[in-house]
Amino acid sequence: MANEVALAARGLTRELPGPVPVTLVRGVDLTVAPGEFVAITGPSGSGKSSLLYLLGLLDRPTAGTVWLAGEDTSGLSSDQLAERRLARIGFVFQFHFLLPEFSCLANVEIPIRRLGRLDPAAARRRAQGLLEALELGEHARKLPEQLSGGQRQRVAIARALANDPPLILADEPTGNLDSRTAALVFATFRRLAREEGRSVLVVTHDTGLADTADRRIHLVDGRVVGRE
Ligand SMILES: Nc1ncnc2c1ncn2[C@@H]1O[C@H](COP(=O)(O)OP(=O)(O)OP(=O)(O)O)[C@@H](O)[C@H]1O
Repeated sequence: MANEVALAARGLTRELPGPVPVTLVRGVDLTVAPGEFVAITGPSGSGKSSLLYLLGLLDRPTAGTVWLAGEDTSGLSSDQLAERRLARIGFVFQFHFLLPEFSCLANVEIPIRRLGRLDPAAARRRAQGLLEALELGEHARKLPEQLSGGQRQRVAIARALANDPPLILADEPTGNLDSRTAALVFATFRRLAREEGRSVLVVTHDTGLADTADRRIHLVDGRVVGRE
């Protein structure tokens, strides 16, 4: 698969075994180019989060394949998947999952240090620069609890960008935010796609926000039933 495809899935399926097997995701085909901003919509329980977890290599499909930057991920070990996630994918969740006892700066710096490509001083400079780009420079030394919900979510976005990932996956990132702040967070994602060429996939219930994406994928019962 060519490298200009950032992310692709074919026949992606996730079944949960058990006395009554449950199919979370059914035969999803998907191709996302660099710089594309895609919204994933669908009713509650339609499999949006499950699909995002498969695409983010946080869960393995029971059938089908995910290619990340042209690489078939099906044969990778758990350690290899973890390495791909750390280096190539930025995650943003509804709850920010910032480490409460660390400053915002440290929260962004930690994944940079984990990847180990930059020395400590350069890692700190990069973390500070990411916070400044999201207009959070003056809050770098604060604890997450000292920030508003929208600011915390922007710190989480800065953290997702720590290792300069070509792919950003966000699961209901605006679920806890008021509509104005939610629109700002979506504007940030749009900028990351348009200006920085990253591929951004965002799960959202908010159809108004979803309409601001380049494309929309609609799921019902784990299947793609609509694309725009
Ligand atoms: N580990 C699990 N065991 C049993 N059922 C599960 C499990 N994980 C998810 N499900 C069920 O699978 C379906 C899909 O869940 P998923 O969270 O992917 O949907 P969603 O579209 O993201 O929902 P929401 O919008 O409410 O977050 C739901 O019916 C959910 O209850």
